Amino acid sequence: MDFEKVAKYSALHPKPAGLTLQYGTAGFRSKAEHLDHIMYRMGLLAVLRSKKTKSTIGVMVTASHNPEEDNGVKLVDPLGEMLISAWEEYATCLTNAEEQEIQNILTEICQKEAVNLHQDASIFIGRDTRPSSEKLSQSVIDGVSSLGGQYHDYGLVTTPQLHYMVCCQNTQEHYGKATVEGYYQKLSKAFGELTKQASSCGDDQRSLKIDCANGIGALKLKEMERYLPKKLLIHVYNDGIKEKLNHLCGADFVKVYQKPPLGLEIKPNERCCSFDGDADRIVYYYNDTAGHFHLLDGDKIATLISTFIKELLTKIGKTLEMAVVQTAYANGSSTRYLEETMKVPVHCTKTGVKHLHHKAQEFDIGVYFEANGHGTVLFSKAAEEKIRQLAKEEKDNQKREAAKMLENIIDLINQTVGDAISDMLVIEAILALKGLTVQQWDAIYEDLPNRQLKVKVADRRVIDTTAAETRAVTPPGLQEKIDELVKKYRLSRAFVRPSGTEDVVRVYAEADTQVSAETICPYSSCIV
Ligand SMILES: CC(=O)N[C@H]1[C@@H](OP(=O)(O)O)O[C@H](CO)[C@@H](O)[C@@H]1O
Ligand SMILES: [Mg+2]
Repeated sequence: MDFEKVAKYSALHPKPAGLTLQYGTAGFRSKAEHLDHIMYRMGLLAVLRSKKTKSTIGVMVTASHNPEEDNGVKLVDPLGEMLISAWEEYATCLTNAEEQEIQNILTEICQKEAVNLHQDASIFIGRDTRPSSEKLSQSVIDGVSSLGGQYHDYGLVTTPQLHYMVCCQNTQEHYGKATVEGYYQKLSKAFGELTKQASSCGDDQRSLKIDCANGIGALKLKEMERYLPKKLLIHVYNDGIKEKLNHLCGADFVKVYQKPPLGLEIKPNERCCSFDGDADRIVYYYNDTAGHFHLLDGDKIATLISTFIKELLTKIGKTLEMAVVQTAYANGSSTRYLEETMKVPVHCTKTGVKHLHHKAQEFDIGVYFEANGHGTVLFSKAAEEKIRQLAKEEKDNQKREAAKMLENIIDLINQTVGDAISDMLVIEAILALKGLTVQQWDAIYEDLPNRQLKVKVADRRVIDTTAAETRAVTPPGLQEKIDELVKKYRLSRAFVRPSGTEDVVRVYAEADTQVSAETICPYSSCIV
């Protein structure tokens, strides 16, 4: 390691005194002006991770749905997954170190992980549209270069595009071409094939209004449009030309406030969706003729996709084990519907995509979605091979066609991570094939009324949880109080947990009526 170079460059990316940050649910996030040294150091760490795994590693500069003034960074592991937890700790340690300690920490990581320093390192870098992102990604490049790593700067890309390209590169392009164009081509082809059998429908049914949160999703959708078959008429809103990123719009805003975004006029029954700031989340919605807003969140998406896949599995007559993975934020109605009506096993993990992703990997087909709209479908290698073989060789026409549809779903879904563009295309294809309107999709089950709150407390770490974050173990007495309160309402459930991305405690409650859910929710926050 050329420590002289590292020391020289570290001094150009100084750490603000007294600042400590943690690699949280989605990497580091903070005000953009606090992040320069972190970007540099994540460049260094990415080089070590690349040498350790002998693979290309991704570095994405984004703070997703956070305000425009914030920024963040996360590392992408070889198959496009989130960074493994042991290295999250190294990331935290390296980030919080004083400048003169950097050399020791890097050496320690190399020793612990038996990193071969002679191994080449390759890093893929991407960034979102925040004004601060370009300079910050330059700092990542400084980090990579000062440890002698090679890099490819993809510039402006969605988070899932970067994950996708890392996976393509490390599978010798078995997963696809490691370019943005390759991504458009693969997805558009699969979408075209999949929707071939959909009966043609009127412009109303083909139209989709998309709120892009004034972020990267707008740019990338516009680029992709020319690859997509004309069966889908997309209309992009909140494209970032006039308004601020995530301001009163985007998937997070729509989900949390349960209302439409600014900048998008909705006519009754029009199908609309919102991406978040880095286009890895999506939620759908519409206004009914009475003007009532209806949200179709990650739970409704998981239900739609798993219903469709289950029907195809029945048609091909093969026993492939499918499960749905959710978090505690999943609406109780969705879990009940999946388990009791659809007879699909449901598993609950802690919040954060990496937890859901790992659980979903245990099944032949694992559908995972956070209620906020982040999710995807994972197919095991064996399941994928079986499906592709049936699609090619099966003699029975109906079975072969069903296998082909599954094969196209495999190619259309971004298996590396939740992807708003890819999820949108999967949903649009399913709606077209099943001839479902957004209202019919919504009517599959009725959400239990719910409320989510953020509460500022002096130290959110006083709350520790268990049972996939559904129960608080500390501070003493808190869970008992919640239990007592929840008992008073029908179909009710509530929990509190410290956020992994913001300095707040999150409170969630659901019950048989909105009034009950809202009564529990502020009350629970008083207990906190
Ligand atoms: C309730 C909620 O929506 N939590 C979000 C949020 O995590 P918190 O740890 O709750 O702050 O950001 C994560 C990263 O984007 C996302 O994975 C997660 O679902
Ligand atoms: Mg995001």
